[in-house]
Amino acid sequence: MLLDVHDLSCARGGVPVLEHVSFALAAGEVLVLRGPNGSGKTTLLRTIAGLQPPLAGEIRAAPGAIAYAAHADGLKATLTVAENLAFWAGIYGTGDIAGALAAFALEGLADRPAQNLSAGQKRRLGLARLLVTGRPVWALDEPTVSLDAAAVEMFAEAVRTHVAAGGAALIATHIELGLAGLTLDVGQFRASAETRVSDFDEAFL
Ligand SMILES: Nc1ncnc2c1ncn2[C@@H]1O[C@H](COP(=O)(O)OP(=O)(O)OP(=O)(O)O)[C@@H](O)[C@H]1O
Repeated sequence: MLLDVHDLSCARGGVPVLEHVSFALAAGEVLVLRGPNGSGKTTLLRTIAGLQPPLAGEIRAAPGAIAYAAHADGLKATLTVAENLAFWAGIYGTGDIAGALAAFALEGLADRPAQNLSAGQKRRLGLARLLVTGRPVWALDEPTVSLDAAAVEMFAEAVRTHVAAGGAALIATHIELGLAGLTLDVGQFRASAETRVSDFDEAFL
């Protein structure tokens, strides 16, 4: 298993959101997280990504296995598209950015500062960053926001290529991505208590 989540409970703002979540993700698998607004998909992904501690339960994954892409693209505004990817490739110790540029049709934008990209182009660059992490488990929160139909398909193809190469993906989304895989509705894990149980301060995460 690349990721094994066992009896996990997690909170947001100290208030329990989900409890007793268990699932596993093996190489080659895609798991789509579903659930209405506010049901806890982001909270679950943040906990799995290590941005906040679980209330209970276990998350088993190899150290450095998970690449997390949040709502924000996390781009360096004054660096160009190519410089952004090279920066992250350097952080993660991978080399080649050409494959990432090609996967999201960014070659023609390689020399443009990230701050001058459109919203969808920024999102494509944020997703291209996943390819230079070299990490096997992608944990993605609403990855297709701002993407047009062609870019959604680019993204889906990048996920297919990633899992075909032995990776795995956990994706919170409200849209149909056309990916073969399983679906997990987080609504079934809604926490029974809604009173504050933790003082963990997530303000700066
Ligand atoms: N910073 C925060 N502090 C306190 N509560 C929060 C915070 N962020 C989110 N929440 C609450 O936590 C609950 C779960 O939110 P979460 O973002 O995990 O849901 P979601 O399923 O990802 O929703 P969406 O589909 O709208 O993205 C919601 O009730 C939300 O209002």
